[in-house]
Amino acid sequence: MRSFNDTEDIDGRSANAKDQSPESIPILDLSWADDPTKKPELLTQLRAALFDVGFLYISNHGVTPAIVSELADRLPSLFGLPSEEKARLSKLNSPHFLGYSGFAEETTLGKQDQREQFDFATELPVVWREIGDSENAQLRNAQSRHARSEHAQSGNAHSEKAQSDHSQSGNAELQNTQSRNDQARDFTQLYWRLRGPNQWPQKHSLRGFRAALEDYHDALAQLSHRFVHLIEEAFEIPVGTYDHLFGKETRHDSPQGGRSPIFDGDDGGLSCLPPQHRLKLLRYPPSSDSAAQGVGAHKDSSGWLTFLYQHGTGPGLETLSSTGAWLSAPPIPGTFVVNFGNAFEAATEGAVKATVHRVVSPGPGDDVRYSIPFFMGLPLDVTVSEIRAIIPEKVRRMRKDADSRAKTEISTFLDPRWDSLGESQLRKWIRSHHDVGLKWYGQNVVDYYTF
Ligand SMILES: O=C(O)CCC(=O)C(=O)O
Ligand SMILES: [Fe+2]
Repeated sequence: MRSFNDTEDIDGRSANAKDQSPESIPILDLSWADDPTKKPELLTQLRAALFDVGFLYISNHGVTPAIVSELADRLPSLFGLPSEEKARLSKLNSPHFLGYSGFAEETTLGKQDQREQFDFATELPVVWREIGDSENAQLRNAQSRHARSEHAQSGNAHSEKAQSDHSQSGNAELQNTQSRNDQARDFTQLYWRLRGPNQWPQKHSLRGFRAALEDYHDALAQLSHRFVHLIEEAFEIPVGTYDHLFGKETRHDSPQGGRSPIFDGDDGGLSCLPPQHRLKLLRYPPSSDSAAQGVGAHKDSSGWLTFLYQHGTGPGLETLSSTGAWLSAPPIPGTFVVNFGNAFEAATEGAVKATVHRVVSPGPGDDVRYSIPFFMGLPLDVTVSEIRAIIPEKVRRMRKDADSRAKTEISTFLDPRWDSLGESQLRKWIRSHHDVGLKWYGQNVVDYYTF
């Protein structure tokens, strides 16, 4: 199975200098949030991390070392599964793009990424409702016609125009979001098919894996909600402003032995179905080429925020500074790296950067690198414009065009065709994994999203 990296490639950039920038990646101590004498300083540091660097570490984040090690210590056994078991777990089996992708099956910037991976997500039941082949065909054709005509009309000037329109219509959009709850949800949109259950390894050697992954998922979901509250404080808006985007999850024991979130119907007046968070479990083997591409330069396009756990001690992760130099972001025990996704950048009109990053493979004789990015999900039936409407204007005005990163990075999220988060996510997954797209969504849909 060959596919493209499911992140957005950045081209035209050849900064090879390392650590030449005076910028460094800050480490924020989240325990300061609970100390009234230190909290103002924490929020100052967070604002600098958000608006100047776009990349940070967090320590004392409340996720216990046991939760992390229960999952991380199982990674060698997971990747050591026999090839028949990996094939059984292949993403090709999943219309939700969940499961295993083999070594070097993704490419970024036209080059193969030297890594293999498992994708997992919040365990969710299928909600997509098939409306019959002919109806689906009509729906897809209609979507396709709509997007193509919008594209033709908008031309190259789309971003500026769309952004100013979105800002003006903010209040109306917010009201739309809030009244969404009153309407019956239409689950016939194809992007709803992204929600669905994981493929779980069955081997005896991985006993306890599912519980470890679900505990890790739940702890990171909780951390991400807490972190969004800090961002709200840094933005000087009421804590809880974005809660309706993240819903309320209640986990119940399921007869299969796992747990699944049940949305209990009473979502407390919140307007969005709780989103699906995604996790990747990644393995980068040592390469004989000391500068091999573990994963090429990209911005994250899954979700709102990324929380990355780096296992072991070897360096490899690098982030692009505002001066165009690559800064090393090595593992620091007890921390997560936090960065911001494309949707966050688009919603803040570039004030908060979806900072470009990459991984250089371990060199000869180095240890295997394992890492676990957690991508905090967003509701599929929300638009970037709706989120932009609840980002304060003073934040959006902080965009720094002098930042050398501002010029080169064209985010698909600034393209009004992909304003719908569901559509932009489906597009991303289909472009990353053509074969999965073809198998489950058909040629028309693949053509539509890859033109
Ligand atoms: O493995 C890492 O350290 C980073 C991975 C990453 O950036 C990604 O998968 O989006
Ligand atoms: Fe990434």
